[in-house]
Amino acid sequence: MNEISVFWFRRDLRLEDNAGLFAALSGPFPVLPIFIFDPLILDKLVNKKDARVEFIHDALAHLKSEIQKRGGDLLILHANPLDAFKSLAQQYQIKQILTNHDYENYAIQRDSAINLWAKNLGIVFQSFKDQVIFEKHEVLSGQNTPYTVFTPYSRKWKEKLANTEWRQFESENLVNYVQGSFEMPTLSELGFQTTGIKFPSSMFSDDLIQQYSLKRDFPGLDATSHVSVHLRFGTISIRNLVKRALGKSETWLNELIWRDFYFNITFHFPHISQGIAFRKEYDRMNWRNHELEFEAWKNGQTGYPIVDAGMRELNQTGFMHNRVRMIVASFLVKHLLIDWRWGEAYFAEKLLDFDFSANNGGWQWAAGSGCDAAPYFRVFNPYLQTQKFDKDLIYIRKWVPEFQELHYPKPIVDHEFARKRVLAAYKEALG
Ligand SMILES: Cc1cc2nc3c(=O)[nH]c(=O)nc-3n(C[C@H](O)[C@H](O)[C@H](O)COP(=O)(O)OP(=O)(O)OC[C@H]3O[C@@H](n4cnc5c(N)ncnc54)[C@H](O)[C@@H]3O)c2cc1C
Repeated sequence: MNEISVFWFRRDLRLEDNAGLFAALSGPFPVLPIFIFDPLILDKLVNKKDARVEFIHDALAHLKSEIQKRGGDLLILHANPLDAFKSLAQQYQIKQILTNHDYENYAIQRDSAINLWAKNLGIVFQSFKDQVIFEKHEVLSGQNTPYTVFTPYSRKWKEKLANTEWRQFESENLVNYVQGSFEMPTLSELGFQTTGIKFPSSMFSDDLIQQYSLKRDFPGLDATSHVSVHLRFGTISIRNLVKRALGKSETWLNELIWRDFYFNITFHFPHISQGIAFRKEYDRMNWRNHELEFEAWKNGQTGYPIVDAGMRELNQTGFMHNRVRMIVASFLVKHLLIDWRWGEAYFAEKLLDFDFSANNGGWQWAAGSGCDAAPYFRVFNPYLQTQKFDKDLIYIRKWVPEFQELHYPKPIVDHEFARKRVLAAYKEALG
């Protein structure tokens, strides 16, 4: 049996500027690139028309053809990852398994089980930083503790960046692949169907970055990058995006830093991955959790046009503008007094760019229970938000064309009544 390295693709589905792939292809052994569809993750997806699975499938088809052009092939498996490695070890003499870091709870446990199995067989298991600019212990406070507030974190992040030498990983130019030819499972063999959702392109102009701070809050303008799904699955490199941001837009750079910040919070505060609020005292809240009102919110039928527009955009495209994400999240938690975890779970089911860290961060920001959150007493007024950010009703008209007609629902709750009710509930919970 020939000695090989395995490179395991996960949230980094690209050949360009891929840290772990570069290390694998620069090593002494030919590289077998693999991707594993994990039934533990896929089986949890109740709706078999899931755009994320389709996006991954498309990205893998592209990756496969790029690797074929370089003399190798991508092996795509559908199995429990540890079992997949056990079976590969019977076909190849694996010397190394290389991959990029994944910071989520399940991934950390999965990787440590594979690492242990590999160690027992004398196989090196090594993983690399690729998904973020700075990770784990790289940006810490003066007391060596993780930051829990964004502004000082971002200041330190920028200082560190200024003192860091950029590394470009030219992984796309290396061709040290194992020769082979593998069948690719179809979407239906994986148990899924196409959705018809159109995926956003990863291309956007420098002009958009330059105009970002002026236009980003207006959902009626197409003025944000829509790059989130590509960052989620690594079809674009975060290092290349940060390079593009530098000198063009401090505001857009900050958004990319928020992403690193939330990854760090997930890593350092594992209780948030167990459904516990970052600030645990907020778990004393007495939520109303009214099922029918939750249904109305999900379906974009609350009678608040800006909220309904956001939910309909989400349901139809898998995307929602950031300003509107903040409005609908605040509305669910504060106007309807529904547990933020219900909203978090619904977003997790629907968002094309769903990412545990950013999603949990966004929901806890809205609920006031997060690390650097909106104060609990700040209750967005959906009408004022509309006046400020969709004054000409471009966004609302697009998603809720019937909003001025008689059959459009009356507001599910009165704004002023809801505001007083939620303030009283927070006061009671927080003492
Ligand atoms: C309740 C709520 C839930 C959210 N859930 C997610 C999620 O599951 N996945 C996700 O990627 N983002 C999430 N966000 C953050 C943000 O809304 C999206 O990243 C953004 O709307 C994606 O659009 P864009 O690519 O055009 O972003 P742009 O505005 O062009 O920003 C560029 C990139 O910066 C990052 N970014 C921007 N804002 C944030 C933020 N607040 N937190 C972390 N990263 C950010 C994203 O990777 C984004 O693609 C959530 C926000 C809220 C309020």
